[in-house]
Amino acid sequence: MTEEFIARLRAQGSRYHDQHPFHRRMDAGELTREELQRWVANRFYYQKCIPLKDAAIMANCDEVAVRREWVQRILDHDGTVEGTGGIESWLRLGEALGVSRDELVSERRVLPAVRYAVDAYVNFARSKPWVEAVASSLTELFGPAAIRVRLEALERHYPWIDRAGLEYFRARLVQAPRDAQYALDLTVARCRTREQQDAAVAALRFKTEVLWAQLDAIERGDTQPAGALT
Ligand SMILES: O=C(O)c1cc(C(=O)O)c2c(n1)C(=O)C(=O)c1cc(C(=O)O)[nH]c1-2
Repeated sequence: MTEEFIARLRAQGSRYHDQHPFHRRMDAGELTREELQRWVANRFYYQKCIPLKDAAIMANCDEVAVRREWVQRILDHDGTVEGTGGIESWLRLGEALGVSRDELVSERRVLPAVRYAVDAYVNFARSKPWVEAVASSLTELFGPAAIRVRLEALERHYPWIDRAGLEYFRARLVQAPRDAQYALDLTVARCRTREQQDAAVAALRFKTEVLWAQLDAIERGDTQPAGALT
């Protein structure tokens, strides 16, 4: 039963965003500078909302031992002092791609559908049982393989990118497997009934769609309401 449950969760990997046409083109070296800039500016909104999502999980979880582990995710993104953490690293990635940190922080380039998708993820964590929100983070099971391919592609096909700016992804290669393993063990331990397991699989499926919808919007391009960039 446990093996079958884990297999059902892992099967969601076929819906992961590395299969999206936009990421496929990124990995093949086919994106323009403008497309990469649009991606980095919009993904910033995802990055900045991840700690809100993790804080929502903690707010809903009354178990000390789980919170003690989960808080590490917030520290990884926010850092412990100015100039550290994943959000800061993403700002440096933006700079390496030619988008200033002011531009990222201003959210001026965040497309409506990207905001809508990311906010749906935060709201999911706020409103659902915390175990389901933990399960929804399990896209990170599929992350490291995708990031490894992406890192290599960014270095190989886009020589104009400053390599130092790619540090964010190198850090994720260490953090994501640790986070995913903890979340998987927790999900398996807490989802014993068929109903609970179905809810966990549905949560993970929902999350693959959050990521997919983000890329649909990014691929589509700058179709903001008139005046949004002013
Ligand atoms: O670049 C990516 O492909 C990718 C994917 C994901 C993911 O699978 O949700 C995350 C990240 N990056 C990431 O950097 C990150 O911090 C992160 C946190 C979470 C989460 O759901 O808690 N996913 C992801």
